[in-house]
Amino acid sequence: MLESPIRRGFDLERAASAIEGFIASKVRSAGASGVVLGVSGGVDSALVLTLSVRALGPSGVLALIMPDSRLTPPEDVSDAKSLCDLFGVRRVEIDIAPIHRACLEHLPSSPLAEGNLRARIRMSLLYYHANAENRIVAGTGDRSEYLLGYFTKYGDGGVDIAPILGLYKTEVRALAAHLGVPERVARKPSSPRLWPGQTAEGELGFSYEEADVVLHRIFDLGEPVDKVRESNPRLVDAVMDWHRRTEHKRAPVESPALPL
Ligand SMILES: Nc1ncnc2c1ncn2[C@@H]1O[C@H](COP(=O)(O)OP(=O)(O)OC[C@H]2O[C@@H]([n+]3cccc(C(=O)O)c3)[C@H](O)[C@@H]2O)[C@@H](O)[C@H]1O
Ligand SMILES: Nc1ncnc2c1ncn2[C@@H]1O[C@H](COP(=O)(O)OP(=O)(O)OP(=O)(O)O)[C@@H](O)[C@H]1O
Ligand SMILES: [Mg+2]
Repeated sequence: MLESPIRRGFDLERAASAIEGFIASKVRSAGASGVVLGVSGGVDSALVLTLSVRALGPSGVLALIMPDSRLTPPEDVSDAKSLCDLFGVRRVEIDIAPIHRACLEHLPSSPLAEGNLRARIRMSLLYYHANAENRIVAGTGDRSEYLLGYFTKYGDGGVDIAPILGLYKTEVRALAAHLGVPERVARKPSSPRLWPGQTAEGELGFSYEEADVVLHRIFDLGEPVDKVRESNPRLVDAVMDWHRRTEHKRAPVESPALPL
C-alpha cells in the first residue's frame, strides 16, 4: 500500500479512486463531452492527465500543449507529447510565442506581468476549446500551490474543476509515479516556466518537502502557527508569508454591502 509522504494513514490508491469518481461525475453533471487540460511536461498536469484518462477514457480527454517557443525547454514539449501518446489522448500543439508577442506590442514592459500573461493566454486557449467541444477545463493546481498562492490568478487558477487540489506536491509526485507516469516527469523539478531560469523552489525560497510538512501541520492538523514555528522559525515565516500575501486568490471576489 502506497502511503502519503506526509499524511499518515492517507491511502493514495483510495485518493486516486475518489478523484477519478469526481472527474467522471463533474463531466456528467455538466453534460460535457469530457475535459480539456494543458499538458506542460510537468508532474501536476501529467497526474491530472492520467486520472482523467482513467476516469473518462482517452476519448474524454483533450490535451493542449502550449509552449512558448522562445522559452519552453524542448524536452518539456517532448515529455508532454510522449505522455499524451502513452495514453492515446488527442493532443493539439499551439506555440503561444506569436500571441504573446502580439499582445506585448500594445503593452508596457513588466517581467512579472509578461510571465503571468503566458498563463492567461493558456487559460484563454483552454476555454476556447472547452466552448468549441463542450468540454470543461480541468485545473492542475495542487494543495501546496493553492495554500501558498503560487499560481496566476485567472491564469492557471482559472479552471472549472480542480481534481488534485487536495494533494500536496509531494503526494502528487508519489501518486504520479505509482500510476505509471514516467520517473523523469514524476521527479522533474517544478517550474511554471513563465520567465527564463525560473524554478518554483528558487522563487519560493524553500522546497516543497519542507513546505508540505509545515502546511499539513497548520492547515490539516490545526496546530498553532507559534508551535510549528518552534521547529524552524525562518521556514514557517516564509511559508506563512506566501500564504498571507495571497489570501485574495483563495477568497470569493468581494463586493460592497449596499444600504438597501
Ligand atoms: N488584496 C487584494 N485583493 C484583491 N486582488 C488583489 C489583491 N492583491 C493583489 N490582487 C490582484 O492580484 C494580482 C496579483 O496576482 P497574480 O496576477 O496572480 O500575480 P502574482 O501573484 O504576483 O504572480 C503569480 C505568481 O504565481 C507563480 N506561478 C504562476 C503560474 C504558475 C505557477 C506554477 O506553480 O506553475 C506559479 C508565479 O511564478 C508568481 O510567483 C494583482 O495584480 C491584483 O490584480
Ligand atoms: N507549455 C505548456 N503547455 C501546456 N500547458 C501548460 C504549459 N505550461 C503550463 N501549462 C499549464 O499550466 C499549469 C500550471 O503550470 P505548473 O508548472 O504549475 O504545472 P506542471 O508543469 O504541470 O507541474 P509543476 O508545478 O510540477 O511544474 C500546467 O499544469 C498546465 O496545465
Ligand atoms: Mg511546470
